[in-house]
Amino acid sequence: MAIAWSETAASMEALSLSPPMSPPVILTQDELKKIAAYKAVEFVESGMVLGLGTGSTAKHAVDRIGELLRQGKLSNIVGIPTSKKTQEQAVSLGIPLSDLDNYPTIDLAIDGADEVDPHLNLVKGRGGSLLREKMVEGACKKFVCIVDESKLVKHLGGSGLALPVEIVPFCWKFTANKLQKLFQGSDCVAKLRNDGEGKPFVTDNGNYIVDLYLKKEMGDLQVASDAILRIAGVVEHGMFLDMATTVIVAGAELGFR
Ligand SMILES: O=C[C@H](O)[C@H](O)[C@H](O)COP(=O)(O)O
Repeated sequence: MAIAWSETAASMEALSLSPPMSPPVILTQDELKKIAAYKAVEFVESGMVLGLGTGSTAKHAVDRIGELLRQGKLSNIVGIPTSKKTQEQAVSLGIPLSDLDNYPTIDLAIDGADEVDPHLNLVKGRGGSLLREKMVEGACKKFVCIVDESKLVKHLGGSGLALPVEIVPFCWKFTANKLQKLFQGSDCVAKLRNDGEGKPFVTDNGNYIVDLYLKKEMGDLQVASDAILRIAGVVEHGMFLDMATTVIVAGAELGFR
């Protein structure tokens, strides 16, 4: 039983949790997320301005930063949250917060992802926070992405799950149809995300999310990104191309070497 993590797709390191002959330890997906998160927090130094990610993996990193602050092992940290939820979590942990207006350059951001391809391109936003995440992580000197191994895909969209696009609510069907048509070559189905109670899901920015389900590869990702952003009504999409500087992957096998 071992845990592996990678700093880049090309250079990967592994950490053995137990000697080869010891009995196997079964870790849950959440424990793997926590291991990746704690590893990422090792990059944090006192005095840093930190982008605080959103989601079940990033939550562990924010908890850990709060813990290290409480213990006096970190000091003089300023957090820039990527969602209202993370803002609430950070406030409850006593992490001092600010925003991009006051700190246009961020030292380090730590955040999860929904998909990671072999070139460290990401899909994010299945929790609905993609716009603020892209703004904050786009302003970072270093963006450490933390995932468990279930997030690794051969190509973006490869999980068969959603590629989220944040759109304005005005005439959302018009925008959703345009998005579906744009990717008709990938057999795309565009669905408005709902809140689980029959109403549209509303982002922290008051917008809607259209989830794109793609059956085939998108082709050139930068071309696809530009085409999405050219549709009037689109605010931002969940492809994070060339943004992660490090991806930490926690997995149950020593299969990365
Ligand atoms: O909008 C949500 C964010 O992009 C999350 O970072 C992403 O969905 C991964 O979340 P989780 O760590 O819960 O899988």
